[in-house]
Amino acid sequence: MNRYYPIMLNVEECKCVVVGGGSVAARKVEGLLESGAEVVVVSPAISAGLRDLANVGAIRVIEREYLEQDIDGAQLVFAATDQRTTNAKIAKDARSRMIPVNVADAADTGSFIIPSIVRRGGLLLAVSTSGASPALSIRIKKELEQRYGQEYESYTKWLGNLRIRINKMEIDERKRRELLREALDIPPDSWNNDQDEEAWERQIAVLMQRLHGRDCT
Ligand SMILES: C[C@@]1(CC(=O)O)c2cc3[nH]c(cc4nc(cc5[nH]c(cc(n2)[C@H]1CCC(=O)O)[C@@](C)(CC(=O)O)[C@@H]5CCC(=O)O)C(CC(=O)O)=C4CCC(=O)O)c(CCC(=O)O)c3CC(=O)O
Ligand SMILES: NC(=O)C1=CN([C@@H]2O[C@H](COP(=O)(O)OP(=O)(O)OC[C@H]3O[C@@H](n4cnc5c(N)ncnc54)[C@H](O)[C@@H]3O)[C@@H](O)[C@H]2O)C=CC1
Repeated sequence: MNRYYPIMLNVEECKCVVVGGGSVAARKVEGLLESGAEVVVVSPAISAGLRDLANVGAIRVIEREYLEQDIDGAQLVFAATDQRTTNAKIAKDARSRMIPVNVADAADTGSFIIPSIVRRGGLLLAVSTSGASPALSIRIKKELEQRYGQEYESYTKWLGNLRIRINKMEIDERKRRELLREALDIPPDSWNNDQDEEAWERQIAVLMQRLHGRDCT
Protein backbone atom coordinates (compact mmCIF):
# COMPACT_ATOMS: atom_id res chain seq x y z
CA MET A 1 0.00 0.00 0.00
CA ASN A 2 1.18 3.53 -0.80
CA ARG A 3 2.14 5.84 2.05
CA TYR A 4 0.47 8.94 0.63
CA TYR A 5 1.60 12.42 1.66
CA PRO A 6 -1.39 14.70 2.37
CA ILE A 7 -1.34 18.30 1.17
CA MET A 8 -3.86 21.15 0.70
CA LEU A 9 -3.46 22.32 -2.86
CA ASN A 10 -4.44 25.77 -4.11
CA VAL A 11 -6.12 25.22 -7.50
CA GLU A 12 -7.90 28.59 -7.71
CA GLU A 13 -8.15 29.63 -11.38
CA CYS A 14 -5.83 26.79 -12.41
CA LYS A 15 -6.70 24.60 -15.36
CA CYS A 16 -7.68 21.10 -14.23
CA VAL A 17 -8.58 18.55 -16.89
CA VAL A 18 -11.09 15.77 -16.22
CA VAL A 19 -11.24 13.08 -18.90
CA GLY A 20 -14.54 11.20 -18.95
CA GLY A 21 -18.10 12.45 -18.54
CA GLY A 22 -19.80 9.91 -16.25
CA SER A 23 -20.65 9.92 -12.56
CA VAL A 24 -17.07 9.54 -11.33
CA ALA A 25 -15.93 12.45 -13.52
CA ALA A 26 -18.89 14.52 -12.28
CA ARG A 27 -17.87 13.95 -8.66
CA LYS A 28 -14.30 15.01 -9.36
CA VAL A 29 -15.60 18.12 -11.20
CA GLU A 30 -17.80 19.07 -8.26
CA GLY A 31 -14.85 18.94 -5.86
CA LEU A 32 -12.70 20.99 -8.21
CA LEU A 33 -15.37 23.69 -8.61
CA GLU A 34 -15.70 23.95 -4.82
CA SER A 35 -11.99 24.80 -4.79
CA GLY A 36 -12.30 27.44 -7.51
CA ALA A 37 -10.50 25.53 -10.27
CA GLU A 38 -10.96 26.22 -13.97
CA VAL A 39 -12.37 22.90 -15.14
CA VAL A 40 -12.11 21.38 -18.62
CA VAL A 41 -13.96 18.11 -19.29
CA VAL A 42 -13.00 15.95 -22.29
CA SER A 43 -15.49 13.24 -23.23
CA PRO A 44 -17.59 12.19 -26.25
CA ALA A 45 -20.61 11.78 -23.94
CA ILE A 46 -21.37 13.79 -20.79
CA SER A 47 -23.88 13.36 -17.97
CA ALA A 48 -26.88 15.69 -17.60
CA GLY A 49 -25.29 17.33 -14.56
CA LEU A 50 -22.10 18.15 -16.44
CA ARG A 51 -24.19 19.45 -19.38
CA ASP A 52 -25.96 21.86 -17.01
CA LEU A 53 -22.62 23.09 -15.64
CA ALA A 54 -21.37 23.67 -19.19
CA ASN A 55 -24.56 25.55 -20.11
CA VAL A 56 -24.10 28.02 -17.26
CA GLY A 57 -20.42 28.45 -18.14
CA ALA A 58 -19.10 26.82 -14.95
CA ILE A 59 -16.98 24.34 -16.92
CA ARG A 60 -15.66 23.96 -20.47
CA VAL A 61 -16.48 20.77 -22.33
CA ILE A 62 -14.57 19.27 -25.26
CA GLU A 63 -16.95 16.71 -26.76
CA ARG A 64 -14.71 14.08 -28.28
CA GLU A 65 -12.31 11.36 -27.26
CA TYR A 66 -9.19 12.29 -25.34
CA LEU A 67 -6.12 13.59 -27.19
CA GLU A 68 -2.74 14.13 -25.58
CA GLN A 69 -2.82 17.88 -26.26
CA ASP A 70 -5.88 18.22 -23.97
CA ILE A 71 -3.67 18.18 -20.87
CA ASP A 72 -1.38 20.99 -22.08
CA GLY A 73 -0.96 23.56 -19.31
CA ALA A 74 -2.98 21.58 -16.78
CA GLN A 75 -2.13 21.73 -13.09
CA LEU A 76 -4.00 18.49 -12.39
CA VAL A 77 -5.34 15.71 -14.60
CA PHE A 78 -8.10 13.20 -13.80
CA ALA A 79 -8.42 10.00 -15.84
CA ALA A 80 -12.04 9.03 -15.25
CA THR A 81 -13.13 7.19 -18.38
CA ASP A 82 -14.50 3.63 -18.32
CA GLN A 83 -11.73 2.54 -20.72
CA ARG A 84 -8.77 1.01 -18.90
CA THR A 85 -6.37 1.57 -21.81
CA THR A 86 -7.42 5.21 -22.22
CA ASN A 87 -6.95 5.87 -18.49
CA ALA A 88 -3.52 4.24 -18.65
CA LYS A 89 -2.56 6.41 -21.65
CA ILE A 90 -3.71 9.59 -19.85
CA ALA A 91 -1.66 8.59 -16.77
CA LYS A 92 1.42 8.03 -18.90
CA ASP A 93 1.00 11.33 -20.80
CA ALA A 94 0.54 13.31 -17.58
CA ARG A 95 3.43 11.66 -15.80
CA SER A 96 5.79 12.28 -18.70
CA ARG A 97 4.89 16.00 -18.42
CA MET A 98 5.27 15.99 -14.63
CA ILE A 99 1.57 16.79 -14.17
CA PRO A 100 -0.01 15.12 -11.11
CA VAL A 101 -2.67 12.63 -12.25
CA ASN A 102 -5.55 10.81 -10.55
CA VAL A 103 -6.64 7.52 -12.13
CA ALA A 104 -10.17 6.34 -11.30
CA ASP A 105 -9.78 2.64 -12.03
CA ALA A 106 -6.11 2.07 -11.13
CA ALA A 107 -4.97 4.41 -8.36
CA ASP A 108 -1.47 2.96 -8.33
CA THR A 109 -0.82 4.15 -11.88
CA GLY A 110 -1.59 7.72 -10.85
CA SER A 111 0.18 10.11 -8.50
CA PHE A 112 -2.60 11.19 -6.14
CA ILE A 113 -5.98 10.08 -4.82
CA ILE A 114 -8.97 12.02 -3.52
CA PRO A 115 -10.11 11.80 0.11
CA SER A 116 -13.68 12.00 1.35
CA ILE A 117 -14.16 15.46 2.83
CA VAL A 118 -16.21 17.57 5.24
CA ARG A 119 -16.08 21.35 4.73
CA ARG A 120 -17.04 23.82 7.43
CA GLY A 121 -15.90 27.10 5.94
CA GLY A 122 -12.14 27.11 6.39
CA LEU A 123 -12.15 23.88 8.36
CA LEU A 124 -11.50 21.01 5.98
CA LEU A 125 -11.56 17.45 7.28
CA ALA A 126 -10.23 14.85 4.85
CA VAL A 127 -10.44 11.08 5.20
CA SER A 128 -8.55 8.53 3.16
CA THR A 129 -7.95 4.80 3.48
CA SER A 130 -5.05 5.05 1.00
CA GLY A 131 -7.37 3.46 -1.54
CA ALA A 132 -8.22 0.39 0.54
CA SER A 133 -11.90 1.16 1.15
CA PRO A 134 -13.71 4.27 -0.16
CA ALA A 135 -16.79 2.94 1.67
CA LEU A 136 -14.95 3.24 5.01
CA SER A 137 -13.84 6.77 4.13
CA ILE A 138 -17.46 7.69 3.47
CA ARG A 139 -18.62 6.16 6.77
CA ILE A 140 -15.98 8.05 8.76
CA LYS A 141 -16.83 11.27 6.87
CA LYS A 142 -20.46 10.87 7.97
CA GLU A 143 -19.35 10.44 11.58
CA LEU A 144 -17.27 13.62 11.31
CA GLU A 145 -20.24 15.48 9.78
CA GLN A 146 -22.22 14.69 12.95
CA ARG A 147 -19.37 15.57 15.29
CA TYR A 148 -18.33 18.81 13.57
CA GLY A 149 -21.52 20.75 12.78
CA GLN A 150 -22.08 23.95 10.78
CA GLU A 151 -21.08 26.04 13.82
CA TYR A 152 -17.47 25.15 13.05
CA GLU A 153 -17.60 27.55 10.10
CA SER A 154 -18.03 30.67 12.25
CA TYR A 155 -15.84 29.20 15.02
CA THR A 156 -12.94 28.65 12.58
CA LYS A 157 -13.44 32.09 11.03
CA TRP A 158 -13.55 33.76 14.45
CA LEU A 159 -10.36 31.98 15.55
CA GLY A 160 -8.68 33.11 12.32
CA ASN A 161 -9.76 36.72 12.79
CA LEU A 162 -8.64 36.68 16.40
CA ARG A 163 -5.29 35.13 15.48
CA ILE A 164 -4.53 37.91 12.99
CA ARG A 165 -5.03 40.46 15.79
CA ILE A 166 -3.11 38.51 18.41
CA ASN A 167 -0.20 38.09 15.97
CA LYS A 168 0.05 41.89 15.71
CA MET A 169 0.42 42.32 19.47
CA GLU A 170 3.80 42.94 20.99
CA ILE A 171 3.86 40.04 23.40
CA ASP A 172 6.28 37.20 23.79
CA GLU A 173 5.88 34.01 21.80
CA ARG A 174 4.85 31.85 24.74
CA LYS A 175 2.08 34.27 25.75
CA ARG A 176 0.89 34.48 22.16
CA ARG A 177 0.55 30.69 21.93
CA GLU A 178 -1.22 30.54 25.30
CA LEU A 179 -3.73 33.16 24.14
CA LEU A 180 -4.43 31.27 20.93
CA ARG A 181 -4.99 28.05 22.89
CA GLU A 182 -7.18 29.80 25.45
CA ALA A 183 -9.35 31.15 22.64
CA LEU A 184 -10.40 27.61 21.74
CA ASP A 185 -12.51 27.47 24.92
CA ILE A 186 -14.46 30.68 24.35
CA PRO A 187 -18.17 29.77 23.98
CA PRO A 188 -20.17 30.15 20.71
CA ASP A 189 -22.05 33.31 21.72
CA SER A 190 -18.73 35.17 21.45
CA TRP A 191 -17.87 33.98 17.92
CA ASN A 192 -18.83 37.26 16.33
CA ASN A 193 -17.05 37.93 13.07
CA ASP A 194 -18.74 41.26 12.33
CA GLN A 195 -17.73 43.22 15.40
CA ASP A 196 -15.76 46.48 15.49
CA GLU A 197 -12.11 46.74 16.55
CA GLU A 198 -13.01 47.82 20.07
CA ALA A 199 -15.06 44.66 20.57
CA TRP A 200 -12.15 42.54 19.33
CA GLU A 201 -9.89 44.30 21.80
CA ARG A 202 -12.33 43.59 24.60
CA GLN A 203 -12.40 39.92 23.67
CA ILE A 204 -8.62 39.79 23.73
CA ALA A 205 -8.63 41.49 27.13
CA VAL A 206 -11.01 38.81 28.41
CA LEU A 207 -8.65 36.15 27.11
CA MET A 208 -5.73 37.82 28.88
CA GLN A 209 -7.74 37.86 32.10
CA ARG A 210 -8.61 34.18 31.78
CA LEU A 211 -4.92 33.38 31.28
CA HIS A 212 -3.90 35.54 34.19
CA GLY A 213 -6.51 33.87 36.41
CA ARG A 214 -5.05 30.52 35.49
CA ASP A 215 -1.47 31.65 36.27
CA CYS A 216 -2.50 32.70 39.80
CA THR A 217 -4.19 29.43 40.78
C1 LIG B 1 -8.29 5.17 -4.75
C2 LIG B 1 -9.44 6.13 -5.05
C3 LIG B 1 -8.93 6.94 -6.24
C4 LIG B 1 -9.66 8.25 -6.49
O1 LIG B 1 -10.71 8.24 -7.12
O2 LIG B 1 -9.08 9.27 -6.07
C5 LIG B 1 -10.73 5.47 -5.36
C6 LIG B 1 -10.85 4.34 -6.16
C7 LIG B 1 -11.98 3.56 -6.38
N1 LIG B 1 -13.22 3.85 -5.87
C8 LIG B 1 -14.07 2.83 -6.22
C9 LIG B 1 -15.40 2.73 -5.82
C10 LIG B 1 -16.16 3.69 -5.15
N2 LIG B 1 -15.75 4.99 -4.85
C11 LIG B 1 -16.75 5.63 -4.24
C12 LIG B 1 -16.71 6.98 -3.77
C13 LIG B 1 -15.58 7.77 -3.62
N3 LIG B 1 -14.31 7.39 -3.93
C14 LIG B 1 -13.42 8.33 -3.52
C15 LIG B 1 -12.04 8.21 -3.57
C16 LIG B 1 -11.30 7.15 -4.07
N4 LIG B 1 -11.77 6.13 -4.80
C17 LIG B 1 -9.83 7.06 -3.87
C18 LIG B 1 -9.49 6.39 -2.52
C19 LIG B 1 -10.14 7.03 -1.32
C20 LIG B 1 -9.67 6.43 -0.03
O3 LIG B 1 -8.44 6.43 0.18
O4 LIG B 1 -10.47 5.96 0.79
C21 LIG B 1 -14.10 9.47 -2.84
C22 LIG B 1 -13.77 9.40 -1.36
C23 LIG B 1 -13.67 10.85 -3.31
C24 LIG B 1 -14.01 11.19 -4.74
O5 LIG B 1 -14.06 10.34 -5.63
O6 LIG B 1 -14.23 12.38 -4.95
C25 LIG B 1 -15.61 9.19 -3.13
C26 LIG B 1 -16.58 9.44 -1.98
C27 LIG B 1 -16.95 10.87 -1.88
C28 LIG B 1 -17.83 11.11 -0.69
O7 LIG B 1 -19.03 10.79 -0.72
O8 LIG B 1 -17.33 11.66 0.30
C29 LIG B 1 -17.87 4.76 -4.13
C30 LIG B 1 -19.18 5.09 -3.48
C31 LIG B 1 -20.18 5.66 -4.43
O9 LIG B 1 -19.91 5.81 -5.62
O10 LIG B 1 -21.26 5.93 -3.90
C32 LIG B 1 -17.52 3.53 -4.71
C33 LIG B 1 -18.34 2.24 -4.81
C34 LIG B 1 -18.21 1.45 -3.50
C35 LIG B 1 -16.84 0.82 -3.27
O11 LIG B 1 -16.31 0.15 -4.17
O12 LIG B 1 -16.31 0.98 -2.15
C36 LIG B 1 -13.37 1.91 -7.03
C37 LIG B 1 -13.95 0.64 -7.63
C38 LIG B 1 -14.54 0.94 -9.03
C39 LIG B 1 -15.12 -0.29 -9.67
O13 LIG B 1 -15.68 -1.14 -8.99
O14 LIG B 1 -15.02 -0.36 -10.92
C40 LIG B 1 -12.07 2.39 -7.17
C41 LIG B 1 -10.94 1.81 -7.97
C42 LIG B 1 -10.09 0.88 -7.15
O15 LIG B 1 -10.33 0.63 -5.98
O16 LIG B 1 -9.11 0.43 -7.76
N1 LIG C 1 -12.35 6.34 -8.25
C1 LIG C 1 -13.60 6.23 -7.95
O1 LIG C 1 -14.09 6.91 -7.04
C2 LIG C 1 -14.45 5.28 -8.73
C3 LIG C 1 -13.96 4.77 -9.90
N2 LIG C 1 -14.74 3.98 -10.68
C4 LIG C 1 -14.14 3.63 -12.00
O2 LIG C 1 -14.20 4.86 -12.74
C5 LIG C 1 -14.46 4.65 -14.12
C6 LIG C 1 -15.58 5.55 -14.63
O3 LIG C 1 -16.78 5.27 -13.93
P1 LIG C 1 -18.16 5.98 -14.32
O4 LIG C 1 -18.03 7.44 -14.31
O5 LIG C 1 -19.20 5.36 -13.47
O6 LIG C 1 -18.33 5.47 -15.84
P2 LIG C 1 -19.34 5.94 -16.98
O7 LIG C 1 -19.49 4.76 -17.90
O8 LIG C 1 -20.56 6.54 -16.38
O9 LIG C 1 -18.55 7.09 -17.73
C7 LIG C 1 -17.46 6.87 -18.50
C8 LIG C 1 -17.21 8.11 -19.34
O10 LIG C 1 -15.97 8.01 -20.04
C9 LIG C 1 -16.15 8.56 -21.32
N3 LIG C 1 -15.13 8.05 -22.24
C10 LIG C 1 -14.99 6.81 -22.75
N4 LIG C 1 -13.92 6.76 -23.58
C11 LIG C 1 -13.37 8.00 -23.58
C12 LIG C 1 -12.23 8.58 -24.24
N5 LIG C 1 -11.44 7.85 -25.04
N6 LIG C 1 -11.95 9.86 -24.02
C13 LIG C 1 -12.73 10.61 -23.18
N7 LIG C 1 -13.81 10.11 -22.53
C14 LIG C 1 -14.12 8.82 -22.73
C15 LIG C 1 -17.56 8.12 -21.72
O11 LIG C 1 -18.06 8.96 -22.76
C16 LIG C 1 -18.29 8.34 -20.38
O12 LIG C 1 -18.71 9.69 -20.29
C17 LIG C 1 -14.76 3.17 -14.23
O13 LIG C 1 -13.59 2.60 -14.82
C18 LIG C 1 -14.90 2.64 -12.81
O14 LIG C 1 -14.28 1.37 -12.69
C19 LIG C 1 -16.01 3.68 -10.34
C20 LIG C 1 -16.56 4.12 -9.15
C21 LIG C 1 -15.80 4.97 -8.25
